[in-house]
Amino acid sequence: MPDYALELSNLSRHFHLKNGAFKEPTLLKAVDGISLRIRPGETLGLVGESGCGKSTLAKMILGLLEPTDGDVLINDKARSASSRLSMARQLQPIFQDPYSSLNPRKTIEQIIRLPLQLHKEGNKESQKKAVKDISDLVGLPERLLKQYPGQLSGGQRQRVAIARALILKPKILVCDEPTSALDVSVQAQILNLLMDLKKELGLTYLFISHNLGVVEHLVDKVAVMYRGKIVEQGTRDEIFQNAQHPYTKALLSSVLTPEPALGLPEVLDSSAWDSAQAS
Ligand SMILES: Nc1ncnc2c1ncn2[C@@H]1O[C@H](COP(=O)(O)OP(=O)(O)OP(=O)(O)O)[C@@H](O)[C@H]1O
Repeated sequence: MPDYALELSNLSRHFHLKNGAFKEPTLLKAVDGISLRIRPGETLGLVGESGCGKSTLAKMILGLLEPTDGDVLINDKARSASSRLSMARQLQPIFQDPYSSLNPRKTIEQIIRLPLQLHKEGNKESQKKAVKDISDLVGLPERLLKQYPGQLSGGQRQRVAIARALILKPKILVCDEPTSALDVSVQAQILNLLMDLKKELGLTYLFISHNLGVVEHLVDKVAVMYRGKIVEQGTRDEIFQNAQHPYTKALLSSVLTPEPALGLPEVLDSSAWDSAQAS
């Protein structure tokens, strides 16, 4: 077993923002020298307000964005040293918005099956059986497999996204705000499902959220991100019962408001991930 399922070493991503034709571009340090380690089977919650750089970090882990500096190691190996296909078997994402992350013109069965086709795994019959098995595991009734995403509820769509992420049997999931687009009652069901799957399949999670309350019952450890840096990290108890950094304390008491100066972040969705795997 590797020492670390996921390791980020001094990871940075800077953007040069143009300020009109005659001014020098400004440098935005969206992610600035982040180091994190997650052991196999652990859940790390990465928490920070909107615009602090969480999705930029997730994109670098997934290989959708090149770091300006630093390394991403998956199962102790540099991700740049492995092919995209072999990486996709070890690590998969679950994205924020199940409304936009599923192709509306494909049936649920086609959507869940796609990674097996991209990876040329098995024949049509074995792929269909794998889709049925994983659908059972995530609580998707078989009758939904012939339907289209538009015919499903938000919670059902997120179960589809989870099934698609798990079909290649990866051990690491990067969950980027996986419940924030769902109704509160459905959020709890999906969080419970993720925790059940973790136990059953021995998964490792990086769980990204702007909401400390969401991660409280899920995580073993927490890293708090502010303006591209980790300002505090520790076990769940250390962070929730004895936070040291003023920003963590402020997050815990929910007194922060979004910072308009940081601009509008992009929503991370699955289309770039699907095409990256296919390339
Ligand atoms: N391609 C890009 N070009 C320029 N700036 C970018 C780019 N992508 C992100 N940024 C900026 O980097 C900062 C961090 O954005 P990011 O999307 O990572 O934040 P976030 O913490 O994920 O926010 P949210 O929780 O709202 O999704 C923001 O100021 C954003 O505007």
